[in-house]
Amino acid sequence: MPPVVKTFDYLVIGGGSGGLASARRAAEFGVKAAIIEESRWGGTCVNVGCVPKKIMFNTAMHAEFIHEHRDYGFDVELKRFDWSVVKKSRDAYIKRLNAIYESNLDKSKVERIVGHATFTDDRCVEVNGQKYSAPKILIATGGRPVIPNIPGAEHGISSDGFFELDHLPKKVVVVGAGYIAVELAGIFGALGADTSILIRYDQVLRTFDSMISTSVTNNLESGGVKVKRKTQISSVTKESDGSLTLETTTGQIAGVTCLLWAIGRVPNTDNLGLDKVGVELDSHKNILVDEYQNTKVKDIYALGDVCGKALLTPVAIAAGRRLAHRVFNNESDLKLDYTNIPTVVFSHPPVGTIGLTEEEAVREYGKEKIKVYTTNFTPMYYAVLEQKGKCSMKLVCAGPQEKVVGLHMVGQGCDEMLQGFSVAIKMGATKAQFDNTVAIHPTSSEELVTMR
Ligand SMILES: Cc1cc2nc3c(=O)[nH]c(=O)nc-3n(C[C@H](O)[C@H](O)[C@H](O)COP(=O)(O)OP(=O)(O)OC[C@H]3O[C@@H](n4cnc5c(N)ncnc54)[C@H](O)[C@@H]3O)c2cc1C
Ligand SMILES: NC(=O)C1=CN([C@@H]2O[C@H](COP(=O)(O)OP(=O)(O)OC[C@H]3O[C@@H](n4cnc5c(N)ncnc54)[C@H](OP(=O)(O)O)[C@@H]3O)[C@@H](O)[C@H]2O)C=CC1
Ligand SMILES: N[C@@H](CCC(=O)N[C@@H](CSSC[C@H](NC(=O)CC[C@H](N)C(=O)O)C(=O)NCC(=O)O)C(=O)NCC(=O)O)C(=O)O
Repeated sequence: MPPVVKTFDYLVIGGGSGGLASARRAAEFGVKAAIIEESRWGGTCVNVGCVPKKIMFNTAMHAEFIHEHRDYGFDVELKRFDWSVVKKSRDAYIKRLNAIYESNLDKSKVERIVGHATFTDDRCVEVNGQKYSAPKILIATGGRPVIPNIPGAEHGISSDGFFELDHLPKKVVVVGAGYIAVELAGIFGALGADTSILIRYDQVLRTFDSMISTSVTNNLESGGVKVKRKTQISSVTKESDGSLTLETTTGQIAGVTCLLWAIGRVPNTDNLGLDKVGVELDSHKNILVDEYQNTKVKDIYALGDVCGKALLTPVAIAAGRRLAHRVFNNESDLKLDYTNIPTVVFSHPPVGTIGLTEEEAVREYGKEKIKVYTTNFTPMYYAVLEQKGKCSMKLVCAGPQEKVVGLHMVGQGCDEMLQGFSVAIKMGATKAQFDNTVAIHPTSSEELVTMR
């Protein structure tokens, strides 16, 4: 007969990036930890996020390179692309990762509990009728995609459904203007689907530096994706042939074979029994935490997407590990600094960005204290190609020292370029220190240390 309540030192709800990282780091400190997961180990990133997305981004990159082979002298023609080939190997890779995550937990001696967790009135957590308790509890339940409340919306899929597709759809409409819409529209477009992206305003990625929003919107169009501006869907009808007809504010779109909603995500804070323990939410149902990931309830913590701030895997991991150090290793001041978080949008070509946009810097420091350096060039990769690509970069510098407070770039290779520069910016580097670094030639990144 199982004990009435099974006890641990640390109980983690959610086996995604943040929960896994925190539980395993806590176990390194000799803590008896358990982690509860209702779905697949690894969470959003591994199963329906970064990992399968990056594989599809790489797939799309192959398509682009094939088109460019001819100008480099290779007699190669893209005859056929079989989506199901990469889907099969992608799924197999993710299954392997799920198993690796399970065995990593076992090796770390973190107990795995499978099922849906809810808090009970007596500050326990119940899973499949069994109660668990711990003096310290972490909520890392992540989020899920939003589907709008309009007639016929259920005929569309979300990013989760994207990863279930077993073939490349012919005519795709992606709705949204953020990371996911841009990335998935870019993948569909590069792989040859007739792709449209429907946006509410004039540009995608509106919260990014204006140079980025302008370039990415233009790049989508020059890559063959139709950007339908100021357009919102009012209803969706499924026709007898299975295709969808969309009524929009700028006209009807018929014959759609895949409608994908990418209009944001909501936190998984329902059905958790948070009201039973008094954990408070903000108006968007994100868990309210302080800078140390403390909720309003003592010894109950929350981090990652469920808190609604910087929805990125490395952020969840870093917050989870720091929390484990603080709570279980007496590093009482350790917390994640949420400023200067580098981020990449895997558009075609990709975006790399860190720090303040030009607009934010002007607001924060005043226009007269800001100096902006920009460059726009044709990377050497395109020298012999008929169809040229561009790379744009911007350094936003503040004060008399010209401290680099923002770096924004879009172009081939910018995804891999950012991490190193983000170390310099995190350390407070100035423009003079950038310039004092000898360039690497011929690379796109050398432009960042030679801007005038
Ligand atoms: C399409 C897509 C692409 C992305 N690409 C990137 C990228 O390239 N780079 C990047 O940094 N980030 C990316 N992200 C974001 C990244 O996936 C998330 O920021 C990250 O996974 C958040 O980690 P988390 O631990 O907070 O939550 P999650 O990884 O979502 O984990 C939460 C886990 O909790 C479980 N759970 C929820 N409720 C309960 C419950 N009551 N009981 C038990 N278990 C529960 C869920 O099943 C889930 O496994 C992407 C996201 C998406 C959707
Ligand atoms: N490469 C990476 O690191 C990735 C990270 N992620 C993370 O996941 C998060 C969630 O991604 P995503 O779902 O794209 O969310 P985002 O919040 O990034 O973007 C959603 C966008 O959709 C638009 N939108 C909102 N409501 C509607 C509506 N009703 N109709 C039409 N458009 C609407 C808004 O843009 P507007 O106001 O301009 O209309 C909004 O900014 C990201 O913010 C990011 O943190 C996700 C994918 C990749
Ligand atoms: N940077 C490499 C990453 C390779 C990588 O990390 N692969 C992972 C799968 S991807 S992804 C899953 C994602 N990992 C990461 O984000 C990488 C974490 C970085 N190395 C770190 O330690 O911080 C995550 O959610 N992590 C939570 C956690 O690990 O606690 C893997 O093979 N893991 C097997 C293993 O670990 O044995 C790349 O992009 O190729």
